[in-house]
Amino acid sequence: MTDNTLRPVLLAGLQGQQDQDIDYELAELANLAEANNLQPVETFLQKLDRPNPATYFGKGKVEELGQAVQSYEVDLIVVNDELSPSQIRNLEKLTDATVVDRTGLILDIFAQRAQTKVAKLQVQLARLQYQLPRLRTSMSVSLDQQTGAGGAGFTSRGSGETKLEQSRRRITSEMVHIRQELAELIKDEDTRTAQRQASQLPTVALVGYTNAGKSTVMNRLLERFGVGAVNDTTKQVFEKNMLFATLNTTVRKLTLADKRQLLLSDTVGFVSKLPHNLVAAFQSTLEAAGQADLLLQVVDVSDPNYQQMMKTTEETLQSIGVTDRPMITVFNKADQTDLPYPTVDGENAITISALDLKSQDELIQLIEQNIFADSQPVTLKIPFSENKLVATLSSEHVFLQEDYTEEGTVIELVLSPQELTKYQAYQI
Ligand SMILES: Nc1nc2c(ncn2[C@@H]2O[C@H](COP(=O)(O)OP(=O)(O)OP(=O)(O)O)[C@@H](O)[C@H]2O)c(=O)[nH]1
Ligand SMILES: [Mg+2]
Repeated sequence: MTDNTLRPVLLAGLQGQQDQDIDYELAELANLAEANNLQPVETFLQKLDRPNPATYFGKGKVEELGQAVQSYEVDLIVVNDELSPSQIRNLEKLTDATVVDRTGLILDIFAQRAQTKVAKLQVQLARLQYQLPRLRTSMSVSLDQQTGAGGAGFTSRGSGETKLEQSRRRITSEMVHIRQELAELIKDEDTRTAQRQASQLPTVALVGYTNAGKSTVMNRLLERFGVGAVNDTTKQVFEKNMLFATLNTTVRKLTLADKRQLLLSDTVGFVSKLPHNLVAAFQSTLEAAGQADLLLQVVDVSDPNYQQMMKTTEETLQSIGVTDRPMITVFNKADQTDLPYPTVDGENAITISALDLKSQDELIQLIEQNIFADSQPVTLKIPFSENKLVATLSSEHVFLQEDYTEEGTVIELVLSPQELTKYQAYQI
């Protein structure tokens, strides 16, 4: 690529543990860099069992990086790991370039993408948490600049530490404020979740690696089945060919051909080694998946690394405590491969192109089969005095039979176990 709006960078990483898939990690890192308008010009790898505590890389590799900074005329090195504050500081000194670690890179992308108030606050919280232990780094750099390297006497170090304390206090109190604000905003969301639960509709959550096509699946299903859902719930979500296009959770109602309804939620995508701070800050956003009756794991099957991406998704779900949800794997973007589609592979997997109508039909059928698997036909007798209930039921269900007797209306319809508990009193 010759786009000169992109800033050239070096990528660097360690090849350590045996089970590490370094090609996948580096492909990911390059994508993360590009999402930050950076253009990797060269990649440096070092085989090392354990990172050097002071400089992360070994001495020889650090020198090589320093030379590459000169010869490629770059001023930025991106490292494929989360580094300690002192490792960053030392590497910067020795290579004469700015060093950004993987976590910093991901945080920057999230910061660029955040649109909603909640997302902005969550990202800011994660960034402050990341900055807090790193304050000393920037502080000591500026101290060195003020006083000359190594020349910091007791007095100036003292005043520096006071400033450091001030910065710490400022950041800590900002974090407290953000947490409070988030708690308020999320309380509102919880109320809405509670309302949804009260409506007892089954919920399906889209999860998966970033850019797999989750939002596209959501939008295409909304176009077909969102009609008839309550007014503004038909609004589409943001889909785009970029990493982390979606940072918030959106829930929409779908109405199927037989009037049955379900809630579909779209949420933030995953990447490997998603920073802990970010996961913690986005916990409430990610919880949508934990509460769902069914997960749809969307996979970009046209990506050569799709299997690693599935592993990443499963690990991320585990790290947020989502382990026991029923899941359908949706192999998406089959139109970019030689795979036939749509093809249903048993109860729990389907190969589709989100852009293809037939795929959408097969997918929704598979969802229905899963989510309404426990539903069964029941017969209810509703007294005439409660005729309103008949109207309500008829707006949400197709009646298999409908009869008027002296004691009331007798209807046969398909109910889920939850619905059945609600209407048990009328069952005959
Ligand atoms: N060819 C093809 N492109 C697709 C398909 N599904 C999605 N895309 C494209 O893939 C890109 C990413 O789609 P999104 O729906 O935004 O992906 P996402 O999983 O929501 O991504 P994040 O929100 O970043 O996690 C977009 O450019 C889509 O148009 C598909 O089935 N075939
Ligand atoms: Mg999305």
